[in-house]
Amino acid sequence: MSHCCNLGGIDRALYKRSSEDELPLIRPDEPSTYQCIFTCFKSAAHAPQHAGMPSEGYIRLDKDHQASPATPGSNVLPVELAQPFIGIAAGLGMPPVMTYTAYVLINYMLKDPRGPLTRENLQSIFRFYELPDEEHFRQVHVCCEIAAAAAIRAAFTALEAARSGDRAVVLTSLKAMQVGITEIMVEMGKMRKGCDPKVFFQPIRIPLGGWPERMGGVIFKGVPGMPEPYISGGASGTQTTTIPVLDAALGIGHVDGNAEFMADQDGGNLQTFAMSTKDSHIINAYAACVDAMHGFRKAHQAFVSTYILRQMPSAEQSQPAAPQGTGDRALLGS
Ligand code: HEM
Repeated sequence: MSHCCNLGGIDRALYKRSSEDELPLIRPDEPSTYQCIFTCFKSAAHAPQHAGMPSEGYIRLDKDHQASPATPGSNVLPVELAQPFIGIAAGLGMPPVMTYTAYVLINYMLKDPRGPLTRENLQSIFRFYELPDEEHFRQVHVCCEIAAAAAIRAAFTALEAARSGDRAVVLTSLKAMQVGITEIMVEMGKMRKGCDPKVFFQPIRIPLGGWPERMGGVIFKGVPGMPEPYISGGASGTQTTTIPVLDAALGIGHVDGNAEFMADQDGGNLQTFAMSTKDSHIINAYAACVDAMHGFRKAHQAFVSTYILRQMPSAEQSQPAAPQGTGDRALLGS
Protein backbone atom coordinates (compact mmCIF):
# COMPACT_ATOMS: atom_id res chain seq x y z
CA MET A 1 0.00 0.00 0.00
CA SER A 2 1.32 3.40 -0.90
CA HIS A 3 1.26 6.30 1.52
CA CYS A 4 2.35 8.76 -1.11
CA CYS A 5 0.58 11.97 -1.77
CA ASN A 6 0.22 13.99 -4.89
CA LEU A 7 0.22 17.57 -3.71
CA GLY A 8 -0.88 18.90 -7.06
CA GLY A 9 -4.24 17.37 -6.28
CA ILE A 10 -4.89 19.66 -3.33
CA ASP A 11 -4.51 22.83 -5.28
CA ARG A 12 -6.72 25.81 -5.94
CA ALA A 13 -9.40 23.65 -7.48
CA LEU A 14 -10.12 22.31 -4.04
CA TYR A 15 -9.72 25.53 -2.12
CA LYS A 16 -10.46 28.49 -4.33
CA ARG A 17 -13.35 27.11 -6.23
CA SER A 18 -15.21 25.50 -3.42
CA SER A 19 -16.53 27.38 -0.47
CA GLU A 20 -13.70 28.21 1.89
CA ASP A 21 -16.22 27.98 4.71
CA GLU A 22 -16.26 24.23 4.28
CA LEU A 23 -12.63 23.95 5.23
CA PRO A 24 -12.02 23.35 8.89
CA LEU A 25 -9.57 25.69 10.56
CA ILE A 26 -6.76 23.49 11.77
CA ARG A 27 -4.94 24.17 14.97
CA PRO A 28 -1.20 24.52 14.49
CA ASP A 29 -0.57 22.33 17.50
CA GLU A 30 -2.31 19.50 15.73
CA PRO A 31 -0.10 18.79 12.77
CA SER A 32 -1.71 15.41 12.35
CA THR A 33 -4.94 17.06 11.26
CA TYR A 34 -2.95 19.20 8.87
CA GLN A 35 -1.91 15.98 7.20
CA CYS A 36 -5.40 14.62 7.13
CA ILE A 37 -6.98 17.52 5.32
CA PHE A 38 -4.87 16.68 2.34
CA THR A 39 -5.96 13.07 2.55
CA CYS A 40 -2.31 12.34 2.32
CA PHE A 41 -0.83 9.49 4.11
CA LYS A 42 -0.91 7.46 7.24
CA SER A 43 2.67 7.57 8.34
CA ALA A 44 5.46 10.04 7.83
CA ALA A 45 7.83 10.60 10.66
CA HIS A 46 8.67 14.22 9.89
CA ALA A 47 5.27 15.33 8.68
CA PRO A 48 5.34 18.83 10.24
CA GLN A 49 8.43 19.72 8.26
CA HIS A 50 6.48 19.04 5.09
CA ALA A 51 3.99 21.76 5.94
CA GLY A 52 5.34 24.10 3.26
CA MET A 53 4.60 21.73 0.44
CA PRO A 54 0.82 22.06 0.25
CA SER A 55 1.12 25.84 0.53
CA GLU A 56 3.68 25.99 -2.26
CA GLY A 57 1.43 23.79 -4.41
CA TYR A 58 -1.56 25.97 -3.65
CA ILE A 59 0.14 29.23 -4.65
CA ARG A 60 2.20 28.02 -7.59
CA LEU A 61 0.06 25.48 -9.38
CA ASP A 62 -3.30 25.64 -11.05
CA LYS A 63 -5.75 22.77 -11.19
CA ASP A 64 -3.97 21.32 -14.22
CA HIS A 65 -0.70 21.35 -12.28
CA GLN A 66 0.65 24.07 -14.50
CA ALA A 67 2.27 27.26 -13.26
CA SER A 68 -0.37 29.49 -11.82
CA PRO A 69 -0.04 32.92 -13.44
CA ALA A 70 0.70 35.82 -11.10
CA THR A 71 -2.61 37.65 -11.01
CA PRO A 72 -3.97 39.95 -8.32
CA GLY A 73 -4.69 37.82 -5.28
CA SER A 74 -2.90 34.73 -6.56
CA ASN A 75 -0.24 35.17 -3.88
CA VAL A 76 -2.71 34.99 -1.01
CA LEU A 77 -2.64 31.88 1.14
CA PRO A 78 -6.03 31.42 2.77
CA VAL A 79 -6.30 31.36 6.51
CA GLU A 80 -7.06 27.64 6.53
CA LEU A 81 -3.61 26.94 5.11
CA ALA A 82 -1.76 29.98 6.42
CA GLN A 83 -2.47 29.60 10.13
CA PRO A 84 -1.41 25.98 10.59
CA PHE A 85 1.57 26.50 8.30
CA ILE A 86 2.86 29.51 10.22
CA GLY A 87 2.17 27.77 13.52
CA ILE A 88 4.06 24.67 12.51
CA ALA A 89 6.97 26.66 11.04
CA ALA A 90 7.24 28.72 14.22
CA GLY A 91 7.15 25.56 16.33
CA LEU A 92 9.98 24.10 14.28
CA GLY A 93 11.93 27.36 14.27
CA MET A 94 11.92 27.30 10.48
CA PRO A 95 10.94 29.90 7.90
CA PRO A 96 7.47 29.44 6.40
CA VAL A 97 8.59 28.10 3.06
CA MET A 98 9.15 24.67 1.59
CA THR A 99 12.79 23.77 2.14
CA TYR A 100 15.23 21.31 0.58
CA THR A 101 14.81 19.26 3.75
CA ALA A 102 11.08 18.89 3.10
CA TYR A 103 11.40 18.39 -0.64
CA VAL A 104 14.38 16.01 -0.64
CA LEU A 105 16.02 15.04 2.63
CA ILE A 106 13.05 13.63 4.49
CA ASN A 107 10.79 13.10 1.51
CA TYR A 108 11.48 9.49 0.78
CA MET A 109 10.71 6.07 2.12
CA LEU A 110 11.89 2.61 1.25
CA LYS A 111 9.59 0.58 -0.99
CA ASP A 112 10.91 -2.49 0.75
CA PRO A 113 11.66 -1.43 4.33
CA ARG A 114 14.15 -4.25 4.67
CA GLY A 115 15.74 -3.46 1.33
CA PRO A 116 18.85 -1.36 0.62
CA LEU A 117 19.14 2.41 0.51
CA THR A 118 19.35 2.51 -3.28
CA ARG A 119 17.53 4.56 -5.89
CA GLU A 120 15.50 1.57 -7.04
CA ASN A 121 14.19 1.10 -3.52
CA LEU A 122 13.33 4.77 -2.89
CA GLN A 123 9.93 6.33 -3.23
CA SER A 124 8.85 9.90 -2.50
CA ILE A 125 6.31 10.52 0.23
CA PHE A 126 5.06 13.79 -1.25
CA ARG A 127 5.13 14.79 -4.86
CA PHE A 128 3.57 17.59 -6.82
CA TYR A 129 3.00 15.65 -10.03
CA GLU A 130 2.52 12.14 -11.31
CA LEU A 131 5.68 12.61 -13.32
CA PRO A 132 8.51 10.07 -13.31
CA ASP A 133 10.85 12.98 -14.05
CA GLU A 134 9.96 14.66 -10.76
CA GLU A 135 10.48 11.41 -8.88
CA HIS A 136 13.83 10.92 -10.60
CA PHE A 137 14.92 14.53 -9.91
CA ARG A 138 14.35 14.04 -6.20
CA GLN A 139 15.80 10.55 -6.05
CA VAL A 140 19.04 11.71 -7.66
CA HIS A 141 19.37 14.36 -4.95
CA VAL A 142 18.68 11.80 -2.23
CA CYS A 143 21.31 9.48 -3.73
CA CYS A 144 23.85 12.34 -3.82
CA GLU A 145 23.20 12.89 -0.13
CA ILE A 146 23.57 9.15 0.58
CA ALA A 147 26.84 9.10 -1.34
CA ALA A 148 28.02 12.18 0.55
CA ALA A 149 27.74 10.31 3.84
CA ALA A 150 30.87 8.26 3.10
CA ALA A 151 32.82 11.39 2.15
CA ILE A 152 31.73 13.18 5.33
CA ARG A 153 32.59 10.21 7.50
CA ALA A 154 36.06 10.13 5.93
CA ALA A 155 36.40 13.92 6.38
CA PHE A 156 35.72 13.68 10.11
CA THR A 157 38.13 10.77 10.49
CA ALA A 158 40.77 12.77 8.62
CA LEU A 159 40.20 15.87 10.78
CA GLU A 160 40.47 13.83 13.96
CA ALA A 161 43.61 12.12 12.73
CA ALA A 162 45.09 15.49 11.76
CA ARG A 163 44.47 16.75 15.27
CA SER A 164 46.31 13.81 16.75
CA GLY A 165 49.01 13.97 14.07
CA ASP A 166 48.27 10.52 12.63
CA ARG A 167 49.48 10.99 9.07
CA ALA A 168 48.73 7.45 7.89
CA VAL A 169 45.06 7.78 8.81
CA VAL A 170 44.88 11.26 7.28
CA LEU A 171 46.20 9.82 4.02
CA THR A 172 43.78 6.88 3.84
CA SER A 173 40.87 9.14 4.89
CA LEU A 174 41.68 11.74 2.24
CA LYS A 175 41.69 8.96 -0.35
CA ALA A 176 38.32 7.71 0.93
CA MET A 177 37.04 11.27 0.83
CA GLN A 178 38.01 11.63 -2.79
CA VAL A 179 36.21 8.38 -3.66
CA GLY A 180 33.13 9.64 -1.80
CA ILE A 181 33.09 13.02 -3.56
CA THR A 182 33.50 11.30 -6.91
CA GLU A 183 30.57 9.07 -6.00
CA ILE A 184 28.39 12.17 -5.40
CA MET A 185 29.28 13.26 -8.92
CA VAL A 186 28.48 9.83 -10.34
CA GLU A 187 25.04 9.95 -8.70
CA MET A 188 24.44 13.48 -9.96
CA GLY A 189 25.44 12.33 -13.44
CA LYS A 190 22.38 10.06 -13.50
CA MET A 191 20.05 13.07 -13.60
CA ARG A 192 19.84 13.19 -17.38
CA LYS A 193 18.69 9.55 -17.61
CA GLY A 194 15.30 10.16 -16.04
CA CYS A 195 14.69 13.89 -15.80
CA ASP A 196 14.09 15.72 -19.05
CA PRO A 197 15.39 19.33 -18.91
CA LYS A 198 12.18 20.61 -20.52
CA VAL A 199 10.01 18.83 -17.98
CA PHE A 200 12.22 20.12 -15.17
CA PHE A 201 11.96 23.70 -16.36
CA GLN A 202 8.20 23.44 -16.69
CA PRO A 203 6.59 22.19 -14.52
CA ILE A 204 8.95 20.55 -11.97
CA ARG A 205 10.77 23.67 -10.84
CA ILE A 206 7.64 25.79 -10.51
CA PRO A 207 6.86 24.90 -6.88
CA LEU A 208 10.53 25.25 -5.94
CA GLY A 209 10.45 29.02 -6.30
CA GLY A 210 9.36 30.00 -2.79
CA TRP A 211 7.82 33.42 -2.33
CA PRO A 212 9.91 35.64 -4.61
CA GLU A 213 9.54 39.40 -4.81
CA ARG A 214 8.96 39.32 -8.55
CA MET A 215 5.81 37.22 -7.91
CA GLY A 216 4.63 39.54 -5.14
CA GLY A 217 5.83 37.27 -2.32
CA VAL A 218 3.06 35.62 -0.33
CA ILE A 219 0.38 36.98 1.94
CA PHE A 220 -0.53 34.75 4.87
CA LYS A 221 -4.17 35.55 5.42
CA GLY A 222 -5.34 35.73 9.01
CA VAL A 223 -1.85 35.66 10.51
CA PRO A 224 -1.18 38.92 12.32
CA GLY A 225 2.39 40.10 12.57
CA MET A 226 3.64 38.50 9.36
CA PRO A 227 5.29 40.86 6.86
CA GLU A 228 2.97 41.61 3.95
CA PRO A 229 4.06 40.38 1.56
CA TYR A 230 6.43 37.80 2.98
CA ILE A 231 9.41 37.31 0.63
CA SER A 232 11.62 34.22 0.57
CA GLY A 233 13.56 31.97 -1.75
CA GLY A 234 12.40 28.37 -2.06
CA ALA A 235 13.87 24.88 -1.90
CA SER A 236 17.33 24.45 -3.38
CA GLY A 237 20.43 22.28 -3.20
CA THR A 238 22.02 25.41 -1.73
CA GLN A 239 20.39 24.40 1.54
CA THR A 240 22.19 21.09 1.79
CA THR A 241 24.78 20.91 4.53
CA THR A 242 26.77 18.09 2.97
CA ILE A 243 28.65 20.07 0.34
CA PRO A 244 29.52 23.00 2.67
CA VAL A 245 30.73 20.53 5.31
CA LEU A 246 33.11 19.00 2.77
CA ASP A 247 34.22 22.50 1.71
CA ALA A 248 34.86 23.43 5.33
CA ALA A 249 36.82 20.27 6.07
CA LEU A 250 38.99 20.86 3.02
CA GLY A 251 39.38 24.58 3.72
CA ILE A 252 37.68 25.59 0.48
CA GLY A 253 36.40 29.14 0.85
CA HIS A 254 33.76 30.96 -1.12
CA VAL A 255 33.84 34.54 -2.24
CA ASP A 256 30.57 35.31 -0.47
CA GLY A 257 31.07 32.95 2.21
CA ASN A 258 32.26 30.59 4.75
CA ALA A 259 35.76 31.87 5.48
CA GLU A 260 34.73 32.99 8.92
CA PHE A 261 33.13 29.63 9.73
CA MET A 262 36.25 27.83 8.61
CA ALA A 263 38.54 30.13 10.57
CA ASP A 264 36.52 29.23 13.66
CA GLN A 265 37.17 25.54 13.23
CA ASP A 266 38.97 24.07 16.15
CA GLY A 267 42.31 22.75 14.96
CA GLY A 268 42.15 24.12 11.42
CA ASN A 269 41.25 22.23 8.29
CA LEU A 270 42.80 19.59 6.08
CA GLN A 271 44.46 22.14 3.83
CA THR A 272 46.40 23.62 6.75
CA PHE A 273 47.39 20.16 7.92
CA ALA A 274 48.36 18.83 4.48
CA MET A 275 50.59 21.81 3.78
CA SER A 276 52.20 21.64 7.19
CA THR A 277 53.29 18.02 6.65
CA LYS A 278 55.21 18.80 3.42
CA ASP A 279 54.44 15.14 2.64
CA SER A 280 53.82 14.82 -1.10
CA HIS A 281 51.49 11.81 -0.65
CA ILE A 282 49.25 13.74 1.71
CA ILE A 283 49.42 16.92 -0.34
CA ASN A 284 48.52 15.00 -3.51
CA ALA A 285 45.65 13.20 -1.79
CA TYR A 286 44.39 16.54 -0.49
CA ALA A 287 44.69 18.09 -3.97
CA ALA A 288 42.75 15.15 -5.44
CA CYS A 289 39.86 15.95 -3.05
CA VAL A 290 39.88 19.60 -4.08
CA ASP A 291 39.92 18.53 -7.75
CA ALA A 292 36.95 16.23 -7.08
CA MET A 293 35.00 19.11 -5.48
CA HIS A 294 35.87 21.25 -8.48
CA GLY A 295 34.65 18.43 -10.75
CA PHE A 296 31.36 18.31 -8.83
CA ARG A 297 30.83 22.04 -9.28
CA LYS A 298 31.77 21.94 -12.95
CA ALA A 299 29.32 19.10 -13.57
CA HIS A 300 26.69 20.91 -11.51
CA GLN A 301 27.19 24.11 -13.50
CA ALA A 302 26.57 22.10 -16.68
CA PHE A 303 23.21 21.01 -15.21
CA VAL A 304 22.32 24.60 -14.44
CA SER A 305 23.01 25.47 -18.09
CA THR A 306 21.13 22.50 -19.55
CA TYR A 307 18.17 22.53 -17.18
CA ILE A 308 17.67 26.25 -16.72
CA LEU A 309 19.58 28.59 -19.00
CA ARG A 310 18.99 26.67 -22.21
CA GLN A 311 15.32 26.14 -21.39
CA MET A 312 14.59 29.83 -21.09
CA PRO A 313 12.70 31.60 -23.82
CA SER A 314 15.32 33.14 -26.10
CA ALA A 315 14.40 36.69 -25.05
CA GLU A 316 15.33 35.84 -21.46
CA GLN A 317 18.46 33.98 -22.51
CA SER A 318 19.72 37.18 -24.13
CA GLN A 319 19.49 38.93 -20.74
CA PRO A 320 21.59 36.64 -18.56
CA ALA A 321 21.53 39.07 -15.63
CA ALA A 322 17.84 38.35 -15.10
CA PRO A 323 17.49 34.55 -14.74
CA GLN A 324 16.83 33.11 -11.34
CA GLY A 325 18.03 29.84 -9.86
CA THR A 326 16.00 26.90 -8.67
CA GLY A 327 15.17 28.37 -5.29
CA ASP A 328 14.87 31.78 -6.93
CA ARG A 329 18.32 32.80 -5.83
CA ALA A 330 20.91 34.18 -8.20
CA LEU A 331 21.73 31.64 -10.89
CA LEU A 332 25.19 30.13 -10.46
CA GLY A 333 27.73 31.51 -12.88
CA SER A 334 25.24 33.68 -14.73
C1 HEM B 1 18.96 19.33 -12.77
C2 HEM B 1 19.84 19.38 -11.79
C3 HEM B 1 20.13 20.62 -10.98
C4 HEM B 1 19.85 21.91 -11.24
C5 HEM B 1 19.16 22.52 -12.44
C6 HEM B 1 20.39 22.69 -10.13
C7 HEM B 1 20.29 24.04 -10.02
C8 HEM B 1 20.91 24.81 -9.05
C9 HEM B 1 20.93 26.24 -9.01
C10 HEM B 1 20.28 27.16 -10.04
C11 HEM B 1 21.61 26.61 -7.93
C12 HEM B 1 21.91 28.07 -7.50
C13 HEM B 1 21.18 28.56 -6.33
C14 HEM B 1 19.66 28.39 -6.32
O1 HEM B 1 18.97 28.59 -7.29
O2 HEM B 1 19.13 28.06 -5.27
C15 HEM B 1 22.07 25.42 -7.26
C16 HEM B 1 22.85 25.37 -6.14
C17 HEM B 1 23.31 24.22 -5.56
N1 HEM B 1 22.98 22.92 -5.90
FE1 HEM B 1 21.95 22.36 -7.54
N2 HEM B 1 20.96 21.83 -9.22
C18 HEM B 1 20.81 20.56 -9.69
C19 HEM B 1 21.21 19.40 -9.06
C20 HEM B 1 21.88 19.34 -7.87
C21 HEM B 1 22.27 18.13 -7.21
C22 HEM B 1 21.97 16.69 -7.69
C23 HEM B 1 22.93 18.49 -6.08
C24 HEM B 1 23.52 17.50 -5.08
C25 HEM B 1 23.30 17.59 -3.81
C26 HEM B 1 22.96 19.93 -6.04
C27 HEM B 1 23.56 20.70 -5.06
C28 HEM B 1 23.65 22.07 -5.07
C29 HEM B 1 24.47 22.83 -4.15
C30 HEM B 1 25.35 22.26 -3.06
C31 HEM B 1 24.26 24.18 -4.46
C32 HEM B 1 24.94 25.38 -3.79
C33 HEM B 1 26.04 25.89 -4.66
C34 HEM B 1 27.37 25.19 -4.46
O3 HEM B 1 27.74 24.81 -3.33
O4 HEM B 1 28.08 25.01 -5.48
N3 HEM B 1 22.31 20.41 -7.14
N4 HEM B 1 21.61 24.32 -7.96
